[in-house]
Amino acid sequence: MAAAAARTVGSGVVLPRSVTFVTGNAKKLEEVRTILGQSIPFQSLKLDLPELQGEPEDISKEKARIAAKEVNGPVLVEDTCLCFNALKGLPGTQQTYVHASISVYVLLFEFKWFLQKIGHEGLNNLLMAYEDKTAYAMCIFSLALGPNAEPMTFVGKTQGRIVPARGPNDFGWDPIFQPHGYDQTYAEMPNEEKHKISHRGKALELVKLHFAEARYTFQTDSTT
Ligand SMILES: O=P(O)(O)OP(=O)(O)OP(=O)(O)OC[C@H]1O[C@@H](n2cnc3c(O)ncnc32)[C@H](O)[C@@H]1O
Ligand SMILES: [Mg+2]
Repeated sequence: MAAAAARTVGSGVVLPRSVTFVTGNAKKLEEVRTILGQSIPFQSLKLDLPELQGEPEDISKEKARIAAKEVNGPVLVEDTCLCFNALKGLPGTQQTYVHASISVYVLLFEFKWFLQKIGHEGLNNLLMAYEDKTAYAMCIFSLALGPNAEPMTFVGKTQGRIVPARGPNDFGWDPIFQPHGYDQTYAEMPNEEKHKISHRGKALELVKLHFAEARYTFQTDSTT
């Protein structure tokens, strides 16, 4: 396979081909397609990348490095987590917060299996002993321009709370997450409404901004 490094020509960066969005999750892909529209040329690849553990941004960057090597070209990857504030412990130092968050990420990076096992009701029950039902949804995109490039990250967060499930059950924890300021859960909202305020919508706004500023051009443009 040809070398797939980004190079600079004049004031712009030329990428060997359009960006590949790597995910094993069809619903994520659907949302990313809708939100990005025609703004960024990309193709998708279904690849089950390892579920890594550690600090969220590091996990995401490592995932991008692995994907860029697999694809041998520019890639975009995404990780999402739902974080329960009550599980961070009582008000404490930043350090307590960070440590507690990590344990929540560990829990939620196993989320696919966790959700399957205990379901929405189980997730609600986890918070039964706590008065604080608040949570935030966080999405981190990492963009690696090639196999040897340092990935860049783009983070979107939406604050809300965990509620008994309401609405269609077709995407993860959408039925139990109710964003602050809304009467509806993510699942009950029309898609456009969710995208306007969602963790993914916010993170993708930053990705779009980056692409608009960087003005990448593509050697071959095989958008699907
Ligand atoms: O291949 P990747 O992109 O990693 O896809 P994944 O399904 O492994 O996705 P994550 O690890 O990022 O997500 C953890 C879980 O959260 C769920 N999830 C992700 N985004 C969501 C959203 O916007 N609303 C509801 N659930 C979501 C998703 O279905 C998983 O069960
Ligand atoms: Mg995953």
